Amino acid sequence: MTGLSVRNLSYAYGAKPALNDISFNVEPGVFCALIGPNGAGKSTLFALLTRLITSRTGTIEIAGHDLGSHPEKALGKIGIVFQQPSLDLDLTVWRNLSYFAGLHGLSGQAAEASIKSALDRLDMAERTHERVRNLNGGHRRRLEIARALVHSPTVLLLDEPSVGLDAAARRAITEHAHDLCKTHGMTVLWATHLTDEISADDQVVILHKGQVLRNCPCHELTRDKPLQEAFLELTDQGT
Ligand SMILES: Nc1ncnc2c1ncn2[C@@H]1O[C@H](COP(=O)(O)OP(=O)(O)OP(=O)(O)O)[C@@H](O)[C@H]1O
Repeated sequence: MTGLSVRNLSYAYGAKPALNDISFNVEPGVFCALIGPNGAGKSTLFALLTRLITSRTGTIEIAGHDLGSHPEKALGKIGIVFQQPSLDLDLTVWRNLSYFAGLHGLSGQAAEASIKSALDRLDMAERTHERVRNLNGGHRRRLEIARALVHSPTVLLLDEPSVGLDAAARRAITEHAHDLCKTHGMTVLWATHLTDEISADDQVVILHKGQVLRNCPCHELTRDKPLQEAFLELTDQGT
């Protein structure tokens, strides 16, 4: 499969289980929201997907490459936006991106074309020569998404990318991420606590106590109630 595939994945911190035999796929062109209460295992899953930690149990395939046996190929197909901002505030937008392009072995015209395309996709071309310190929070986040696209990945992982943003900025980055799926066939895994970022046609994976409770299109969860309500009920957090 060319998107993202997780099969029978488990992980424990010593004796403490964090993920227990989870499986799900995300197809190309699909926006998949990963939601779960605190401690559900989202960060552990992201750490496994980016190989910050490894597990002997289960498999992860990224764009058809097995992460365990072909980590370089698999990781080369991933773009990631971490929860913690990691831009160099004293450099311009362009310099932040060209530095990152260099880390991926891109230089000269190839790097230039790739950076321009990434900035265009996020509507950031006008900011190219601004110092990052002068950008607002929403634009900084958009720049981080653009940076994650510079090496032309096919799978984009975002760990609560909207934390700390105001409503307008949240909406902008959510729309951009959906657009990357629709227009560019990107596979997106978007971890969030905020159910209003999820559209009716999006795939939703609900993680709870290290297990996948639901994996279905959002509209199947929201037939008779808002997603937030369905989520709280499923995870025993409803009143
Ligand atoms: N370094 C660690 N050592 C021991 N236990 C850990 C460690 N990191 C996470 N855990 C435990 O593993 C489980 C899953 O945690 P994880 O951080 O992956 O959940 P999460 O869904 O990301 O939560 P949050 O939304 O609060 O970030 C929790 O029970 C947590 O206490």
